[in-house]
Amino acid sequence: MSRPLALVVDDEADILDLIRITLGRMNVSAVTALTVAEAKLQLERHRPDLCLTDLSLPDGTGLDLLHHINTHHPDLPVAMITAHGNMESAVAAMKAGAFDFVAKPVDLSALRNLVESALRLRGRATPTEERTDSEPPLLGDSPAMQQIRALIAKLARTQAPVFITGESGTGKELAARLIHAQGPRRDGPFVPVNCGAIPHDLVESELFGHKKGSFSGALADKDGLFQAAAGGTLFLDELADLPLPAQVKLLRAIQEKCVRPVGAAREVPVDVRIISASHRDLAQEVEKGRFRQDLFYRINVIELRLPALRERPEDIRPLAVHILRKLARAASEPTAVEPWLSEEAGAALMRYAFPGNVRELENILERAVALCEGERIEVGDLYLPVNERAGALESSGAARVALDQTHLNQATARALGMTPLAFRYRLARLGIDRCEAA
Ligand SMILES: Nc1ncnc2c1ncn2[C@@H]1O[C@H](COP(=O)(O)OP(=O)(O)OP(=O)(O)O)[C@@H](O)[C@H]1O
Repeated sequence: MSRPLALVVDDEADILDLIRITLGRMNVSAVTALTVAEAKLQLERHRPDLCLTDLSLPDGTGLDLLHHINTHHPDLPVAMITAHGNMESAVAAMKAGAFDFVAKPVDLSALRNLVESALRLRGRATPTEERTDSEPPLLGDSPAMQQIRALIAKLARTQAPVFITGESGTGKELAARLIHAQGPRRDGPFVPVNCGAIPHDLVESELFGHKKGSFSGALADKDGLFQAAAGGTLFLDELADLPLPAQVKLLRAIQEKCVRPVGAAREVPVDVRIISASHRDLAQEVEKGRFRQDLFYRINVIELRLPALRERPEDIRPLAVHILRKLARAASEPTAVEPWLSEEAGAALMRYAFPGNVRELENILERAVALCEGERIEVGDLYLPVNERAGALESSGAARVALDQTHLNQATARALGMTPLAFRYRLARLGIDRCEAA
């Protein structure tokens, strides 16, 4: 591959020199420009692979140049050089489509990480829906889901922090995985963290690591999840549950791109993209004083909202077909026939509110497959809660029995090392319709 070329735009000649020398050491050539006008000419002349631009330029701003590039060279990654501590402009640049930012004085290791990420985008498809083999697809043909997939493809090409909102089970983690898998960090790790599941007194050590002896129980130096995600993506799920002291440290990690392990004297640089999610309204948490406003502002650079399943009922059937296919494939029986929904069962699903969203649909179908006679799933096999509220199932006697039976079948299947579907087929073949508790 030919030597990559960067366009560097800054009105300070010594900064241009410093960046050019650093890029040269990375085997990256550079052309430079002192103004927006000059930069536009250089773009036409050299077709660079990456643009680094200062925010304030004599004849305009870096944002003007960014808009120009977004329109005329949409595949070109642009990183903004911002004044130290000016996160507002870094956030504004990323909202406007900048790939990343680097603060002055330019930290060379941060610059190196940034350039490497940007160059990994070279030759990649334009922001369209790019399929990845390793991740399951985010299904749904509703206009909302089509928009979300297009947005994910775009977000994959930036380093901007993304905040994913949506009710439980709407696919927030799946979306985060896709942003990672379609972007330049795809070969790095994707590290999911449930912030609510970490005991409060261990949050900082889990996230940032610790030095030996920094607290009782710290028997050796240990890397944190930030270090584990180096070169990749850290997915902070249930971010609203992060205690306030850890929020301060997280803010610093995002701003300065470095972390200080508990008990360490020095900070260490980390190259991590942050994607976070919460099913709670974070703005409300800020109002109640439970979440820091400055952190909210920084992690929420771009918000991706996943709609509830009941807001897009046209997605229910295709999702159901996909899930049933997946269940059939997971059955170890080679003869397993794909179960299918009767007309009435499909219609009943369309009417149901799915408080637990896609995850609930998965559970309903797995249970139905375990309970139905033959391959056709009838309304009765779905055991949809009558009053459409989560937990209503518990109050229905018939459903309770069915649920107990399902659990029994599932437990027996597990004990036999079979999937529930395979187990049910085996029972059906033996002419047994249920498994009795001993
Ligand atoms: N659009 C979709 N297409 C295919 N599968 C989906 C879709 N949305 C969700 N799923 C599936 O539903 C399940 C729940 O998704 P996921 O864990 O991503 O939800 P979540 O919003 O992160 O949930 P929680 O808030 O409870 O953590 C997963 O098995 C996921 O694969």
